[in-house]
Amino acid sequence: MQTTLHPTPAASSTTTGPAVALKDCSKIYGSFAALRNVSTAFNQGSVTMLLGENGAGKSTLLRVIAGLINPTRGSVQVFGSTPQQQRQRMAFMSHAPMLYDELSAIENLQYFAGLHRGPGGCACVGNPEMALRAVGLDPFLKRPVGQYSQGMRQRTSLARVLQIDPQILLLDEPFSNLDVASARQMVELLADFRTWPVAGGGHRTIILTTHQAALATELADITLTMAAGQIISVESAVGAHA
Ligand SMILES: Nc1ncnc2c1ncn2[C@@H]1O[C@H](COP(=O)(O)OP(=O)(O)OP(=O)(O)O)[C@@H](O)[C@H]1O
Repeated sequence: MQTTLHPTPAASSTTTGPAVALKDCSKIYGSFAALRNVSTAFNQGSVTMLLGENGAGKSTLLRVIAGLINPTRGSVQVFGSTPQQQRQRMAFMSHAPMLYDELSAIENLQYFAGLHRGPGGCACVGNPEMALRAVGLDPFLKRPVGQYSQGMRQRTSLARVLQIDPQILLLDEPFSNLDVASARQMVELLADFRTWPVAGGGHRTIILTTHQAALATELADITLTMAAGQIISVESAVGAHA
């Protein structure tokens, strides 16, 4: 499926260099280092899988990239500027569903689209109907999402972030609580998403955390493994095109 959610091209979205670069990044809570001197880069157009045991620092790394938390030391750059300056081009899908159970899928998307505003205060809204169709859901389903299956809820969450047409998609455990068939469907949706053209040029970058590495191996170009707040291994998939 080839689609784009934005009708008009964004101004000069093509940038050279990596999509995301971290230099000596640490995140300290009290006396505990959740991230320790992490330096790495994520190429534009790449799909990276972050692996590691509970508490390894995967979510912290994603949240630092998303600009939801600031590193205690070191720097993070997104397209050469701060994550906050590039927030419009990024979407973060947390493992918590972040949906209002009593609203329908389209009402949820419309509500969150209203919250996603650019630095100038303009609503940066794609197309909620198209986003729901892209994840295989009927946009006119009236049922509240509280009555959806877990797989449908996860797809609604994905549509919620896809509707803003992100160039960088950050996903924290997108396969958790999904059965094998639903997880495979999620992988296919993400594989499809990375092929969507970007308004103004460029490629889509995906960084995801998971404990189910086998599910995402076909999708991922790079596998980063973390332990105790550090990246302990980097592996490229055979035939990676990043
Ligand atoms: N706000 C916080 N305050 C204190 N400690 C925190 C905070 N956020 C994270 N941590 C700690 O930092 C460490 C890394 O947490 P993080 O959530 O990044 O790990 P993770 O690899 O994503 O784990 P999981 O696979 O369980 O989600 C953990 O020990 C966690 O308790």
